[in-house]
Amino acid sequence: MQEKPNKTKVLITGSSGQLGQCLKKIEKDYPAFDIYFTDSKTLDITQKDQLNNLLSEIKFDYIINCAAYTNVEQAEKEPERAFMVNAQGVKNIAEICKDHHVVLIHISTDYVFDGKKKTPYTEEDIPNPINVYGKSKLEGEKYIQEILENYFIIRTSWLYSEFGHNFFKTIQKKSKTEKELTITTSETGTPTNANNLARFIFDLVGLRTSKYGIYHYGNQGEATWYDFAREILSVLGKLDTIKLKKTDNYPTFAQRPKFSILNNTKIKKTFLIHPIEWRNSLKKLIDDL
Ligand SMILES: NC(=O)C1=CN([C@@H]2O[C@H](COP(=O)(O)OP(=O)(O)OC[C@H]3O[C@@H](n4cnc5c(N)ncnc54)[C@H](OP(=O)(O)O)[C@@H]3O)[C@@H](O)[C@H]2O)C=CC1
Ligand SMILES: Cc1cn([C@H]2C[C@H](O)[C@@H](COP(=O)(O)OP(=O)(O)O[C@H]3O[C@@H](C)C(=O)[C@@H](O)[C@H]3O)O2)c(=O)[nH]c1=O
Repeated sequence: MQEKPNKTKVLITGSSGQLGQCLKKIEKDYPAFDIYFTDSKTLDITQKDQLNNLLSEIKFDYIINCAAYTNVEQAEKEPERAFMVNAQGVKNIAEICKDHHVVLIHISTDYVFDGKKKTPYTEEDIPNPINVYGKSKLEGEKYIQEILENYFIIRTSWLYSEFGHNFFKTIQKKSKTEKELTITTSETGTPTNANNLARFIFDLVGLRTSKYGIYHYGNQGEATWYDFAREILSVLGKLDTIKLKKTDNYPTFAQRPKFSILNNTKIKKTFLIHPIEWRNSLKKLIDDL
């Protein structure tokens, strides 16, 4: 790889996933960065020697870890794979960051919480995951906190975008083939546009700040998955043609937190940002499609 001197060198792992593609989309807006996009084929985070070889070759300033095992249902059936990527893989990255003095920006999830709270979760609340995916993500967070000082763990929720697999795309696809959709009202959270998160992450790199720690990032507001589906269909102009039914008993393998709204006061105050309301962000995404 050809290094460009005087630029902030950023390594992105898992970049063919949803968030990675959102970052790629806005790469051109950050000409001061020299960004290396890697994916599971070019850099497997579970293989520490691969990380070591790359970091020995190039002096990175930041690693943005977008690599993760994110299939919440499948994780219940193959927990070892989820832990291999979300815990062991993250441990590898943390150790490499320590050895090579690289700042780590890692993405975590609202699913580290058990959902028993009635008010939005702050960074001080104690995680207590109730599914394998959440447990594996929490173990990854813990490794980072044990190994590193210079890290950002950004917990976010219900990511969606035009890329990858996500609830927005599932509903969009189903709206083309189904006459009726049944959606759960049992879980409340905040749909977050991954494009908004991607911009925040690159802005954070640009700040070169040392205000390290755990932060909660999400769009503003709250919704059940039913509310989210209804809004998607409404903005797509499909509410008249599809029957939308509520359920409080949608069958799944994995348990999910009933309430997982993240309080984003800390990130707003620290970095003076104003995340937009989830409905407005969804509308903008669909308008721009
Ligand atoms: N999606 C969501 O709703 C939310 C996601 N998050 C977190 O945000 C982050 C980004 O999520 P998102 O982009 O949506 O997830 P995706 O599943 O879309 O992307 C994850 C990427 O990681 C890659 N990957 C898996 N295993 C490895 C490995 N061993 N080495 C390198 N790459 C690997 C996958 O590649 P391949 O497909 O080839 O295996 C995939 O491209 C994750 O940390 C996730 O936990 C947090 C809250 C909500
Ligand atoms: C497709 C579908 C899902 N559901 C339910 C199932 C589940 O309870 C809820 C959400 O469904 P999904 O499986 O699409 O979403 P899920 O994979 O649980 O999404 C989570 O992904 C991980 C990666 C995260 O980190 C979380 O923040 C969150 O975004 O909606 C319905 O009720 N009807 C439907 O038609």
